[in-house]
Amino acid sequence: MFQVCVRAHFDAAHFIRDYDGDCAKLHGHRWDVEVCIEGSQLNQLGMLIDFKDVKQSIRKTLKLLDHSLLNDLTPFGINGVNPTAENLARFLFFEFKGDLVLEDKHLAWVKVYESPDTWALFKEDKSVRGAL
Ligand SMILES: Nc1nc2c(c(=O)[nH]1)N=C([C@H](O)[C@H](O)COP(=O)(O)OP(=O)(O)OP(=O)(O)O)CN2
Ligand SMILES: [Zn+2]
Repeated sequence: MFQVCVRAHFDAAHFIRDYDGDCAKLHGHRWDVEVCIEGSQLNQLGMLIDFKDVKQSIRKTLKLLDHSLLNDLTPFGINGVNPTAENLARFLFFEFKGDLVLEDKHLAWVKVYESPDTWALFKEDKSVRGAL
């Protein structure tokens, strides 16, 4: 089994609603995002998937978030979920999943770093993925 991963980033502001502390105040991060595709079949070039194709696909989505206030965007709006690293990782996972044509491989996980030392990872429950 291979995993092919790409890292990209965007800059955006956020605040955590109802948080007891400074994170409830408006502040910004450089959000690093890692995306991993998993599969076992390499193509004739010896690639699971071209890094270029993954980069192209994820940059499109990250561009929409770049220099935004995440709290203004769906699904992080006033009645939505808080823009935490966890919720961003889940949101990006399903955005990328809808955009990447993967055939005999699948999106394994998405990791979102709020800082070099703090990150959250989202991956789909295997039993759910198998049922789709
Ligand atoms: N599980 C999570 N915990 C926290 C999140 C999150 O998304 N998921 N987010 C925050 C805040 O956004 C905050 O910006 C980060 O907090 P913190 O790591 O405390 O940032 P500091 O730069 O202040 O870190 P120090 O090491 O204390 O300087 C909080 N928690
Ligand atoms: Zn923050």
